[in-house]
Amino acid sequence: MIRFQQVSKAYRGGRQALQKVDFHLGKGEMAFLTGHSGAGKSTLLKLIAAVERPSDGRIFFNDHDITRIDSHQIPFLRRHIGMIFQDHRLLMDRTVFDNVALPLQIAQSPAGDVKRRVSAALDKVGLLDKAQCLPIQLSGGEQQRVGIARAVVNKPLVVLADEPTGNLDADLSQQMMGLFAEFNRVGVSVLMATHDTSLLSRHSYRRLELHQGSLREVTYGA
Ligand SMILES: Nc1ncnc2c1ncn2[C@@H]1O[C@H](COP(=O)(O)OP(=O)(O)OP(=O)(O)O)[C@@H](O)[C@H]1O
Repeated sequence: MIRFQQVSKAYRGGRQALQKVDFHLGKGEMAFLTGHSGAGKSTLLKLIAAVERPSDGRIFFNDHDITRIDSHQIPFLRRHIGMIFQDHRLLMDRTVFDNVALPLQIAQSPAGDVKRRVSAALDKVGLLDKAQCLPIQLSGGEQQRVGIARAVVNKPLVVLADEPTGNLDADLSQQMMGLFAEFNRVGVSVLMATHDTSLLSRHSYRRLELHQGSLREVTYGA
């Protein structure tokens, strides 16, 4: 589903964020992406969604080479990706409902479908009663859950999550992990960047670890 071949990324004027990264995440596979602050986790996720471009190497998504994807093709790529950002990226002047509906509206889904799917996604993250609130009226953890609902509302092939449990307490983190596991059970690939050691110790998913831009696979029990 996602394949990196010798992928490097250097930001303009910045230091090397990723160095010769190789990995393959199969269809329906779930993995944690770990590493110290600044190790390159967000950069790796952004390269998959074509938010950033690699400096070197090749990236494949669903067998398509997206290394130098044309900008007009990016919306088609993103239709298959649910991205959960560290900073939520919600539209603060739109209701929770409208924020979650956004990917469906971009895909021009019929209004009846939008209502049904947004309600189902909000129900899953426990926020159905906040549908008409503005994000500012929600806590940080609730905003994060709106971001999760928005990422999964149009049934993507892949969920890319950047610290999705960062603002959640232990119980809610477990609940959200249960939700990701549920998506994964129905065939969605999930790649989740996290620092949350309690999640890592409780769940034995594959673990990819970045250290100063280089990737290694951590074997269970290591
Ligand atoms: N837009 C940018 N311009 C220049 N340098 C950047 C940019 N984004 C990230 N970097 C640099 O690239 C490196 C990797 O950053 P990245 O955000 O991918 O790390 P991270 O592992 O996600 O960190 P954190 O856990 O703190 O979010 C860092 O040295 C960072 O300063």
